[in-house]
Amino acid sequence: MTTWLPTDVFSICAEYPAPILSCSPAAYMYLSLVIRLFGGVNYSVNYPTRNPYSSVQYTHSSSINKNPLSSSLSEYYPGPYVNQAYSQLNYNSYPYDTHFDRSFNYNPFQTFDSIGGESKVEIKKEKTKGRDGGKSRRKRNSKEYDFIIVGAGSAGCVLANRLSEVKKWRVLLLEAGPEEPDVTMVPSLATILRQSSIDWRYETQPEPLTCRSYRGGSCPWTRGKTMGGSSAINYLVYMRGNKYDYDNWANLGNPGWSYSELLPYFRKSENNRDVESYDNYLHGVGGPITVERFPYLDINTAKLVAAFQEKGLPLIDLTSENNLGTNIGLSTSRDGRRMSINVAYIKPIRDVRPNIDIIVNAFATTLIIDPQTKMVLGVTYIKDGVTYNVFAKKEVIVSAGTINSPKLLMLSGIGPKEHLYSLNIPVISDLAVGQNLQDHTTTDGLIIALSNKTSTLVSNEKVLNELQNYHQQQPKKDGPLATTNTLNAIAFIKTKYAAVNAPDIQFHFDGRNVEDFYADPQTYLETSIWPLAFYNGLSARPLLLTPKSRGVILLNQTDPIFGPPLIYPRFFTVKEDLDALIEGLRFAVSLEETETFKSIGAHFVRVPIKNCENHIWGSYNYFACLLIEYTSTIYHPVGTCKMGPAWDKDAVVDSRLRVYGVKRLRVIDASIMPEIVRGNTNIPTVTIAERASDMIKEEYLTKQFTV
Ligand SMILES: Cc1cc2nc3c(=O)[nH]c(=O)nc-3n(C[C@H](O)[C@H](O)[C@H](O)COP(=O)(O)OP(=O)(O)OC[C@H]3O[C@@H](n4cnc5c(N)ncnc54)[C@H](O)[C@@H]3O)c2cc1C
Repeated sequence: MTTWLPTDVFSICAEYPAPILSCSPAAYMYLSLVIRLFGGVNYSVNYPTRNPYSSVQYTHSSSINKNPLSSSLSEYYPGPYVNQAYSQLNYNSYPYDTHFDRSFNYNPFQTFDSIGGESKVEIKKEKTKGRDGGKSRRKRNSKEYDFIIVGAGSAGCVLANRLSEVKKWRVLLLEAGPEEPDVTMVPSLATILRQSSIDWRYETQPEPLTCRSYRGGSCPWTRGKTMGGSSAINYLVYMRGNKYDYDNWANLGNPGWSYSELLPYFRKSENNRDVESYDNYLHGVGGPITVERFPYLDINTAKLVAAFQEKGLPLIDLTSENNLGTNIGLSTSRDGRRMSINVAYIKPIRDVRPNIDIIVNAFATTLIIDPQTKMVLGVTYIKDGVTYNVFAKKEVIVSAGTINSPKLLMLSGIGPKEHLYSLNIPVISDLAVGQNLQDHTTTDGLIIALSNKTSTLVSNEKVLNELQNYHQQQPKKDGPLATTNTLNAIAFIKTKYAAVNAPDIQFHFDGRNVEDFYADPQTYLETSIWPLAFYNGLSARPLLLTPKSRGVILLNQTDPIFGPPLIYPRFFTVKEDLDALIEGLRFAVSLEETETFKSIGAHFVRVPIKNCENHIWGSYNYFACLLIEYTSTIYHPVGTCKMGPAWDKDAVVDSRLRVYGVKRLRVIDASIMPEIVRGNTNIPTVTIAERASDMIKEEYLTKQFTV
């Protein structure tokens, strides 16, 4: 049975016709096959232990091989473009009291008042229509749980497993999305999961300094909506961050979160099957998450790492304490199949432990809080159009991720009071919920073209054959679809902007079809559905690891419950972020000087991209333009329910992840990070949940459980 559907590329192509492969009949055949082979839910973990449609050619502009110093110097320093963009920035442009439609009359306490009785909450009918044809019904779930966890993502899956280890505890895991479909299993198909039926499909709000060349000035903000959450749709990179990150968390006033205190938890979750497994100080063997190097390595992945080595970067274990260097990354996969946190932590215990219930397609709308005692009693959720209240004897744990955790808290009266007043939500606890948003920013606009020597582009027929091959291989998968390819050629460098002896830039490279990209960058990026395996170019993506800019999440003013929250990333509002990333872009371009790049004929496409044509390719202003016009992230948002001591006015949770000002409520997920880590965020989130599970056990079981 098909449960999963990709993004509707045909509507996009109908509206914005483009001479690219995604808008061709071949795309229809490809999508049909992916749905037929991988659209169901069958994946089990029980092992025995040249585009004909493109007419656009890219050419080298006259600026090729231009010595930067010989061109107009002003092009290499902030000029009119940057100044003009910054002049549009109004630092007061997100005022709570002017931004919202005060006429909306939602009161979450009606939920509390109406427990067991008739609902007074008017829920948007069109969104709650279920098998009952839209009649909203309310039920009190007879079961009472010790712990209710909202969200089965990276953190929620770990918590559900670890807490249900205690046989006497009854645990409920609520997940808004469906079961994890088979398509998530195929590493090379990570591209096709974005904007699909298991993505929340959020978008950023238009801003002066971000995403200006995307339609509507909005960037997609991908978040997983399925068992496994974002770990089911991510790019499988296994990374931990730098020792400094965690020592910094502890120094900010969060006892228990230093690197040495977290290292046992990094080891605990890991089942390392690669050479790193010999290092039993850093790595673990026998944990739930299988970690390996993909069984297939393509030539460009190896060449990229070689080029970084030529630039002087040491070959290192990228998960080591000080991660300055390069290597082919480790991945959260097993035998060429994705190991989401659902696969790692939930599938093995599902239907085995009697004390855990898992409800999918269950959308939590509010926390049930006694306004007098400020005690959290349970959760209200909607499934198939029916509203349920469930109750927790010990705690409710919100693990809905960096966007939806603050949303649920704010809907429940926990958040900045001005914002809540503006929506007529009574305030339970006035906290900086939704603030402190951080992410690893980059651009989609810097393109490397590969020569025929290493291009991996194949015919459409071959792509379909590879899908069939992968599907048939049992149980081990091999071949180009069993890897994310060049995404695993990873490097960490330190620019002059790095404040400490740790990296501030990380590199990733995504496969691209160069002609299609240049034919219509917007439509190409919106319809990115092809396997990562087949490409004739690369997008070179330096990521800013230490952003100073901070964004904010607000509730949707017209439909706070079902409407998407308002995401203001506010990237580059601190200009040093732009400058550090430009250093990263310059470093990327310098790879072209290496013998490795020369030997394979790889070179940067020095054609100014649409909307940046007025700048000299490679100049400061050109790079600034790329970052501001073609902003992108690799979807690592954190920080919106910040962990911090009581004196920190921005803190939402304390160092045991308990929400300030309310009882029996924790937030445990990526949103609690006070500052983003220097690396991909999945494993840090797992580690937060592992650590927090033990804290909870310590509190209720008097230190009976330790690692
Ligand atoms: C496209 C993409 C690529 C990425 N690549 C990598 C990578 O290669 N390596 C890496 O380390 N990190 C990567 N990340 C980031 C990493 O996956 C996340 O940081 C991590 O999964 C966050 O975990 P979380 O538990 O905080 O949230 P999530 O995993 O997002 O989980 C939140 C869960 O809560 C559910 N939920 C939300 N609201 C409700 C509600 N109201 N009721 C019920 N359920 C709800 C959601 O459906 C979801 O399942 C990537 C992320 C994305 C999106």
